[in-house]
Amino acid sequence: MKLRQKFVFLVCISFVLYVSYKILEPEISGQSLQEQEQLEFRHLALKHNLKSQNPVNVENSSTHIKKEDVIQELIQKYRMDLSYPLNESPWRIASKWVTPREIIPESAPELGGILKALITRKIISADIGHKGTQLKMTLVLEGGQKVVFKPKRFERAHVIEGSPYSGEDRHNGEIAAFHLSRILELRRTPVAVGRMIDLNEEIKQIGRIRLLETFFNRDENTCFYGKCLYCHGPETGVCAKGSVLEGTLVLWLPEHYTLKLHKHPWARTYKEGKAAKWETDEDYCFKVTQMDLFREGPRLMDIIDTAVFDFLIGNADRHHYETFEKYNNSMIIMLDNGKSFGNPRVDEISILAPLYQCCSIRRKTWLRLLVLQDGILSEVLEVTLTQDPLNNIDPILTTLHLQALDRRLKIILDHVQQCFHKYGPNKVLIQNR
Ligand SMILES: Nc1ncnc2c1ncn2[C@@H]1O[C@H](COP(=O)(O)OP(=O)(O)OP(=O)(O)O)[C@@H](O)[C@H]1O
Ligand SMILES: [Mn+2]
Repeated sequence: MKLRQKFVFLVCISFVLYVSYKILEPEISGQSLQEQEQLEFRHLALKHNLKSQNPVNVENSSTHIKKEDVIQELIQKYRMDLSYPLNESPWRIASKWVTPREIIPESAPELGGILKALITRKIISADIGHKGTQLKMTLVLEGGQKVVFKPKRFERAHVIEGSPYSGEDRHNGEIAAFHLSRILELRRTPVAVGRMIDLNEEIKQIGRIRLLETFFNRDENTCFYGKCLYCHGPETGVCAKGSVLEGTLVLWLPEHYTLKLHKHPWARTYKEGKAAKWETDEDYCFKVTQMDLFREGPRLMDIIDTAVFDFLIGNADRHHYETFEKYNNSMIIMLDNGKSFGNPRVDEISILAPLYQCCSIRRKTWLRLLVLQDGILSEVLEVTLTQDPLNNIDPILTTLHLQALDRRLKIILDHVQQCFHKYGPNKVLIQNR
């Protein structure tokens, strides 16, 4: 070929390649998106078609996705296979999962196998609970794994009245909170699963004396009152049915991640008639953002994520929070969710104060909430919870609590929307903190 012909030939080939690339471009760039982002894109498209609360700048809205398909996709994603085979110790796997920013990874098929180990492994030692105000036990399971056992204190339909932080811990709340944190893609909550424990068969032989000293019987049932700030003897104890006690096991975090306790800037005073600074100061969030800990880095956005999470579950008791001591960028560990799902009829709006006072939220969190609106959240969570062993005895959450989640989700989105009106989405949605 002559040089000129070669040149024309090359130009033609380049043109064809360019045109093909342009045609295929959406697919190609779509493929390079993370699986998570793809899902988000598709769900945004779904929302757009449903014409409900419209996210800003929706792209790809030509895709038609049915709400039912999204639900099925999410149910599939969060499904746990309890017979999933593990090729090393369940405790090793779970320990290796933990990073300064998450407790379990997005894709964790081994979770089913780990839950299975939690509910079947022999209890090799039992002691009073570690710190805190609530009755619990610290157990060690075969293979050396420490877990917290939070006993059942209420029937599922029991409604806690009174102050937003009233009542003893709800063991089922810990389970629901763990799965909710996965569905929100926050994953900062330790693994939790329901287990029935035979106090006579599984605890009495191996328990520490200081725990067993608190055991007693009431009407043929085995009971114990443990040691904690609010543990005052048999009147504050809990009783098994016969000797079998229902409760939640919470997997202990790896010991090499030492915890650091911080006072929560939006803590309550816990004194009736005495308001905290954040309750009266219009400019409170601005003042928080001037503090070293919150000026930069992820901490303030973590506080807001946690507020979203706590508002959904109805936990008004996060007076302190814990982080991993050795890491500046540590997540806020969403630990201790026992004070949740107390009253399905009350939406305790003050829990959301960090969000509406700062008028900001992580873009990623907000996108997730959009995906889950219009009843998707409750449906996905309800099905996910059926895989917990306790759900066979009694659904982990009553319908009223599931409905409350959808209602509260909408309230959160309404608040974000109000912030958009005030400051514009670009100021409100935070991308890189
Ligand atoms: N899964 C866990 N991994 C590591 N440490 C934990 C775990 N669960 C609890 N702890 C530690 O034990 C402390 C007490 O646990 P928790 O907060 O659940 O008890 P509580 O009685 O509800 O406490 P409070 O009355 O302060 O709310 C926590 O602050 C934390 O330091
Ligand atoms: Mn607590």
